[in-house]
Amino acid sequence: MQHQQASIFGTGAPGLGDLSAARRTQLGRGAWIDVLPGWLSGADDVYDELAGRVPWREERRRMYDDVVAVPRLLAHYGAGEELPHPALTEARSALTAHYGDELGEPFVTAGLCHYRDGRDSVAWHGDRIGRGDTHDTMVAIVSLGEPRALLLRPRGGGPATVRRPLGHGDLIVMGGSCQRTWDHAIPKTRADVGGRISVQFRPRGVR
Ligand SMILES: O=C(O)CCC(=O)C(=O)O
Ligand SMILES: [Fe+2]
Repeated sequence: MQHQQASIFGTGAPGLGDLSAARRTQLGRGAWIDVLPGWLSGADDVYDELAGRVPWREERRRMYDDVVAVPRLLAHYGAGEELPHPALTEARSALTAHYGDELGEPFVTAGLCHYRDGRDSVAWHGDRIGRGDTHDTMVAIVSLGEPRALLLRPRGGGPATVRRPLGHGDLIVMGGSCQRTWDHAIPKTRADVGGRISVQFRPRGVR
């Protein structure tokens, strides 16, 4: 597998950087994002093991009278389930140690998405199935593999107002009211990109 950044910090044993180096941007409406490029180093093997070993499934979504495939592969690890790589367990602990006081609870679950190429994507949405619809919360995303852009815009439409390219090992945390007052998306790209895996850590009851 080849990553643009592999020669910089992809190889070697996985390691986590210092979360206090994350930079916060206030988006408005009580929403913020923290970004820390290259938080997880040595991520090449983590990517390969997740791509090969996670029981990926296609998401089926009913639309009108059809069941259509949502273009990406998914896996979900709920409370008490062992995560598929020890680096993810360490990442979750480090996130809870750093953000736990502000969040008021630990990060518990992990959702994994596999974007196989530039045609895979996720449409505009907020993580509002659970408490994120009514309460401030945090969703912390570790991005592995090929770079893809995460777009954000205030809920309710309009053009994207924030664009954050996420590369191999990068961290982004969406916090405050971000899930209920802003939407986010990973758009398709015509660029010739390979696979990307996104790992989203969330507190209990946030989906
Ligand atoms: O791929 C990503 O980093 C974002 C995924 C996402 O927003 C979601 O699954 O809710
Ligand atoms: Fe999301």
